[in-house]
Amino acid sequence: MGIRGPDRPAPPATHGGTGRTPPRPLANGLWRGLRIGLLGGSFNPAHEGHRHMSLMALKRLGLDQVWWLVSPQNPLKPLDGMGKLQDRITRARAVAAHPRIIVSDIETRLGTRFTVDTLAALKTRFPATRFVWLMGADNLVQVPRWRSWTRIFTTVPVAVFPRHPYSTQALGGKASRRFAAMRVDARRAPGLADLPPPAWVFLEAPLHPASATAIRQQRAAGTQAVETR
Ligand SMILES: Nc1ncnc2c1ncn2[C@@H]1O[C@H](COP(=O)(O)OP(=O)(O)OP(=O)(O)O)[C@@H](O)[C@H]1O
Ligand SMILES: O=C(O)c1ccc[n+]([C@@H]2O[C@H](COP(=O)([O-])O)[C@@H](O)[C@H]2O)c1
Repeated sequence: MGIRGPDRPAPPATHGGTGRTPPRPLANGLWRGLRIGLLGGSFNPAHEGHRHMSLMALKRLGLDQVWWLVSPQNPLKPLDGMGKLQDRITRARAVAAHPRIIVSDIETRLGTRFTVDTLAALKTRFPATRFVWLMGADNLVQVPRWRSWTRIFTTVPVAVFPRHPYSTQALGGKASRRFAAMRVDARRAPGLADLPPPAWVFLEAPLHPASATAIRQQRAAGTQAVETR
């Protein structure tokens, strides 16, 4: 369907000033040591909140790229009301509009629906890449309902971004308590990608109010919604 994902991660646009080992090219065209944030989502539709947290992730976690993994279908969300994958990807590309934010249909091509499976497949496919799972505080609240959720935390480092009104609930929730000893101080966020999992950080970052639910509700109400900003 004309959609290509990050089969071969591109070299980083910049990698100065972090004091860490920079990625280096391998003979097969891949790169060793690329640090890539994975933002899984329905993107139904993509909005400025996704872009905001991705830019924050690039900067605060010292990442080379962020991949938006546009989910074919969130296993916990109803089919009803889910936009077509192609439409969600097209919109995501328009919203992302950044050379280091890569919109991908790789879950469709891998045939994975559950995050734990996606991460396992990505690690197999890109053994030299350092992945970090990115999510908003709302997803830290509900992650204990995901398949084999503790394995997600033991597979890759995780970065959680504040989101109103979920942050307090998330920090007192099951996942936060379960991995309390592995929570890393936000000052160590630039090194998160290099830490062995489980390791996770809650980033103090400016909030962004955008929500796909609100956009869908505005669309349904036929209002002149300001959808992305
Ligand atoms: N404004 C935001 N602030 C912080 N995180 C966000 C924001 N919007 C989305 N996210 C995070 O981005 C990821 C993908 O989100 P998703 O595509 O489900 O958007 P959403 O706005 O949460 O959608 P919906 O309202 O349909 O649940 C999730 O981890 C979510 O927590
Ligand atoms: O693996 C699971 O059981 C699971 C359950 C719910 C959601 N997820 C993933 O969580 C990510 C965020 O989903 P969403 O719909 O909240 O944007 C997306 O990558 C989903 O595939 C994963």
